[in-house]
Amino acid sequence: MDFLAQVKKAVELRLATEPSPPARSLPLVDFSKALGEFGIIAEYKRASPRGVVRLDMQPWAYFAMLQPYAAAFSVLTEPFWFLGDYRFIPMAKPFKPVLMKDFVLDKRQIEIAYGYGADAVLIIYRLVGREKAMELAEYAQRLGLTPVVEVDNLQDAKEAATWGGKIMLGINSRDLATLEVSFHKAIEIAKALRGDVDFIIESGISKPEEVEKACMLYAKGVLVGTALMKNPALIKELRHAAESCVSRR
Ligand SMILES: O=P(O)(O)OC[C@@H](O)[C@@H](O)c1c[nH]c2ccccc12
Repeated sequence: MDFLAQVKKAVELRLATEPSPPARSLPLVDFSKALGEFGIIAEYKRASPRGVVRLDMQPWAYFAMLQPYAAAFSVLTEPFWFLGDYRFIPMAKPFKPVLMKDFVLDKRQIEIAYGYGADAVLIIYRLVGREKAMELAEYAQRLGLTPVVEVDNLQDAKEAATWGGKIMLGINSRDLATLEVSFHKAIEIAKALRGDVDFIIESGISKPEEVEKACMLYAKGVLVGTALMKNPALIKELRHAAESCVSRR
């Protein structure tokens, strides 16, 4: 079984035993607006299918350290490969708006994102296909959440760009089947999209030059996980690159 097929199975098992989500008590904010002209989304990511990223980084320490520089947080809630937890959402929320990152197959997961206090939810086009991705994105919007529709190829990006509404595209540099990263490919997709739809660029980002490139192509932001988990102080350089680009473009 490949990675995505295994993840699907694991989600089904989780859903079969998941209690109903808590009633939402946290305020809901417009995730896209929170990114401003260009924002850095810092991801709390303890592990990935490649192995442990970092376990000795407490969530509160991470959120508190990055708060002055990040526009928003992304938290992984998938427990088996990413060591995620839904409770990271309310932990991050007092600091910044929150994107819930998981492998969403079912509306119930969007209700969970909503209940725990997320402002945006990831929907992976390649995981669920066009019809389901549209349906989930629509449902998220109905609850007031921003759907971040993740794509990793030009064809899916162009298709999702026509959906309208308040969706945001997440152009993933990482191919989810092979886990290979190509920032160049993400940039090519971004160039082809320019102006049509709000988008962010995700995965494998660690350098100010990459942030600057994304910003110059009018991305709404970048999402950075591993590099910030390993070295949270890096966000100062990334933020500096973003600010100088915004002032010049
Ligand atoms: O750690 P990185 O290379 O900065 O990547 C972050 C993020 O893009 C990555 O965690 C991610 C992108 N799409 C996903 C889908 C599910 C889980 C995780 C992801």
